Amino acid sequence: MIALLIIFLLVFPIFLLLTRRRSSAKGLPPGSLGIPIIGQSLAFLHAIRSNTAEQWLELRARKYDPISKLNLFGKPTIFIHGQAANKLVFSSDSNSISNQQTQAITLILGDRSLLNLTGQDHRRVRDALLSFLKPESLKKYVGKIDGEIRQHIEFHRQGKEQVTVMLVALCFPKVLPLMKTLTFNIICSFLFGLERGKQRDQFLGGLQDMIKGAWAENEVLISDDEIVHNVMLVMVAGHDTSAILITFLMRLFANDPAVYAAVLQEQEEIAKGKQRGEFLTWEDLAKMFPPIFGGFRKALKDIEYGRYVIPEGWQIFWVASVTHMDDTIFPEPSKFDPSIFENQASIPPYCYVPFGAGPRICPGYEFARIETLVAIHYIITHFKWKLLCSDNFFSRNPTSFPSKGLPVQITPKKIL
Ligand code: HEM
Repeated sequence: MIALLIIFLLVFPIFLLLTRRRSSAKGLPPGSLGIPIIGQSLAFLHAIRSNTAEQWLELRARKYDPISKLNLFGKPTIFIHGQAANKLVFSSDSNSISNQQTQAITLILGDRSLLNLTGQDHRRVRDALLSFLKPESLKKYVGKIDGEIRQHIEFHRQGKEQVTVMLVALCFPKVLPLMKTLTFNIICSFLFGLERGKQRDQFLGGLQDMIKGAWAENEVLISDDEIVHNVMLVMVAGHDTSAILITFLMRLFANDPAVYAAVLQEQEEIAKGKQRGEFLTWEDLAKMFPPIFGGFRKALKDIEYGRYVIPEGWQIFWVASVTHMDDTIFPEPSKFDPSIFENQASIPPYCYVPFGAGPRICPGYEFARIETLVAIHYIITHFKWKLLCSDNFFSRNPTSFPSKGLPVQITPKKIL
C-alpha cells in the first residue's frame, strides 16, 4: 500500500505537468485522462471481459465525436474514428505516425516482426512476405487448401452425427476450435509444405529448421531474426482471425435463412460445374462474394487534426468497428447483408477497413479470403448444421468468439 502511495506521489506531479502543458496549448481533444497510470484502462478491460466493449466505445464516440483523449494502459491516448481518422492513421508517412506494439507482443514475436519495423525495413520485409502472399502466388494453392479443408472436416466429423441426443452437447463439434485447427493446418501446409501426420503434430519442436527451409528460396535479403519473427507473426496473425470469421459466418447463415439460401444457391451453381472430388480453382473463387477491433499507433510529432492537436508521443487508438457501425455510412449497419459489397464503388474510401489500409494493410488479406471462401463453399454444399446454443452472444479475449465456441449439429447432405 505504502509502495503504491509513493509511486502515486512520484508520478502524479509529472502527470499534472504533462497535462497542464498540453491543456494550456489550445487544441487538445476533449475527454479526461482519469487517474494517473490507470486512467480508463480498468473500465475498458472490464467492458471487454463483460462483452460490452463495442457499447463502451460507441458511448464515448457519441459523447465526444469524432476525437477524444483518455488514458489507456498507462499511456495518454487519442481515440479517433471515422473516415477522416482512418485516412490519417493509414496514410500518414512513417515520420509522423508509427506502429505501436505492447511490450508483451514484442517479447513474444521478437523485435524484427513487421509490427515493430518502420520505413525502409518495413517495406523490405513486407515485400518478402508478399512474394508468397500475393494473388499470383496463391493461385496455385487453391486446390491444396480445398483438399486440406475436406480432409480436416471429414476427420473431425466422422461418426459424430450418430451419437444420441443426450450426448449431443459433449460430442458434437464446436465450430471455433475446429476452425482454429483448420487455419493452423492450412498455414503449416502452405508456409512449410508440412502435410498431415506425425511430423506436423511435432511441428513446434522443429519450427526453426522448417522456417529456414520455407524461406530459403526467397530472393529478398532479410536476416535470420526477421525470418523467424515474421513467420511467427504470420502464424499468429493468420490463425485466430480467419477461424473466427468462418465461425461467425456459420452462425450468421444458421440464423438468417434468406442469406443462407442465396449463398447456398451461389455455391451449388459452382459445385454443379465440377466433377465429384474435383478441387476448387482460383477462377471458381472469383464467382463468390467476399473480425479485428482496431489497433494502436504512436504520434511521432504534434499532428493537427481538425481543431485539435494530437501531441507528440501520445498513443493513437483507431477503432474500425465504430466506423463500420456508423449508419450515416452504412444504413442498417447491424444487418448481415453481404450484397452491400457487390458494388464496391458505393463504399466511400477509408470507411470499410477490416484489414486496415495503406502501407500496413493486412498482407494476409487474399490468403484469408481464399481459406474462408473455400471452407464456406465446402461446408455449405456438403452439410446442414443446426446451432446447439441458441443465444447470439459473443465475448472478446481480446478477439471475439461466440458462446461456448459455437457447438453445432452437423448432418451430411446427400450429394447426387
Ligand atoms: C479474417 C482474417 C484477417 C483479418 C480481419 C486481418 C486484419 C488485419 C488488420 C486490421 C491488420 C492491421 C493493419 C494495420 O495496422 O494498419 C493486419 C495486419 C497483419 N496481418 Fe492480418 N488479418 C487477417 C488474416 C491474416 C492472415 C491469414 C495473415 C497471414 C497469412 C495475416 C497477416 C498479417 C500481418 C503479417 C500483418 C502486419 C502487417 C504490417 O504491419 O505491415 N492476416 N491484419
